[in-house]
Amino acid sequence: MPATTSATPSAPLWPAPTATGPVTATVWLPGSKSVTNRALLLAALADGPGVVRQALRSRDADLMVSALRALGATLVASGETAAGVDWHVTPGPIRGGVSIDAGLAGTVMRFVPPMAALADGPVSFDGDPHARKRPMGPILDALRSLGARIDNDALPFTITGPLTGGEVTLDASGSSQFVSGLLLTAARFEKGITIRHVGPPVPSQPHIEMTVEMLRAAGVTVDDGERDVWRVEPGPIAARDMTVEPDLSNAAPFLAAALVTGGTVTIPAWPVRTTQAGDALRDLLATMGATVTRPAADSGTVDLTVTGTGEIRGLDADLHEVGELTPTIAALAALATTPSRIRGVSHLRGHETDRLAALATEINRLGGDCEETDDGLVIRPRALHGGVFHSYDDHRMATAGAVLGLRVPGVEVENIATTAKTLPEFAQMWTAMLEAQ
Ligand SMILES: O=C(O)C1=C[C@@H](OP(=O)(O)O)[C@@H](O)[C@H](O)C1
Ligand SMILES: C=C(OP(=O)(O)O)C(=O)O
Repeated sequence: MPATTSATPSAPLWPAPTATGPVTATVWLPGSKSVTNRALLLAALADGPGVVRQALRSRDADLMVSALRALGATLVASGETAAGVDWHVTPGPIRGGVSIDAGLAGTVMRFVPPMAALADGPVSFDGDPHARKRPMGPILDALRSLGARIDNDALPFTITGPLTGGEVTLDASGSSQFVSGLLLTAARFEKGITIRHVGPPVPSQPHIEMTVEMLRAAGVTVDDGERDVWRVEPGPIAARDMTVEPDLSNAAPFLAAALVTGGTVTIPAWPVRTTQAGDALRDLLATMGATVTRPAADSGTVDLTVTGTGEIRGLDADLHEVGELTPTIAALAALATTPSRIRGVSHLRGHETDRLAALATEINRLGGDCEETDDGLVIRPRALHGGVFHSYDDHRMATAGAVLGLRVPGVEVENIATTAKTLPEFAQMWTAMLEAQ
């Protein structure tokens, strides 16, 4: 399927800086989008006031904050720094008769509706034009089968509860967020929930593990012992004081810069144990020719350092579990000396844009050789030239363009500001990384 042109064709072009030598930089990353938005939602559903520390400040996180406030929670910010913000969250009775803007945030459009089904009146959802195309059917059908009334199969829709919970069967092969969304609120359903997935494998299992781990940390009983079945017992969600990990998926373009330039990039505060998909970068970047080091530790956080040689090896990788890393890995593959095959990511067609179509179109526009397959991409070495790299309002497309621009002079990334979805400071951080050369 050809990529549609960007929704913001008149967006400004950002001349992607070309590296003049190997980068040597330490890059502190703000909090994880996935952890922040789960933590905020759980805090708003909890049995008392809680704190979410070093939360990400970004468009997706701000949309979650607005949604939770609309539904009746009180969120007060303190201690805002570049590292994030501390949110003091006081739950309230869940209020209906409100409208929620999901923007383009999967975590808002899939995580908030189950909570909204507990409201005392109807709750309407809408989002960006492309958000209306993102898959929602399985989670909306699941909520219907649990008792909610919903007037559409995608955004925009209005959901009217109440629902009492129970058993539900759904096909979550299109997005792990269908499962996570139901799990996050489930303890507040009178009967809890039993979810059975039937269909091709669910992608992004680490994100489901993140949901389960955060629920258990809040005292919720979750049984995930049987493959593709999750049972959440009804009960309170404990209020917590917790700290958000740095966003390891947003580490991807910065670590990629070490490979592209033959330099060294260190990310401090890398959690030794984590459910974040970005942790897979350690193996993926090593496969592509980097040396990846971190001090030995059993727990806590360490400095993760990636050093490249300037030569990038292609890879054959199934990214089904870590699909959100695909744009960066594809950009690296387009600069590699050997061919690459990326498999297992057909669900990326339902992300911020159809990422497989968008990556193939934009890499080829710069002279590359990238072919879409049913479930991924084949990328062969070919010299690239400058040109406009469209971002399709997709933060990870924009950062993939920046990675290519490190080596290819004359790359202009359209709408770099779209990185505000998860990393508003991206352009400044990128420049600072290069200035540290
Ligand atoms: O639950 C989450 O926080 C996420 C789950 C994944 O979604 P999919 O399973 O739809 O890929 C991931 O790609 C997305 O960036 C964040
Ligand atoms: C797929 C992504 O986001 P979302 O949470 O909107 O699904 C992503 O960040 O790569």
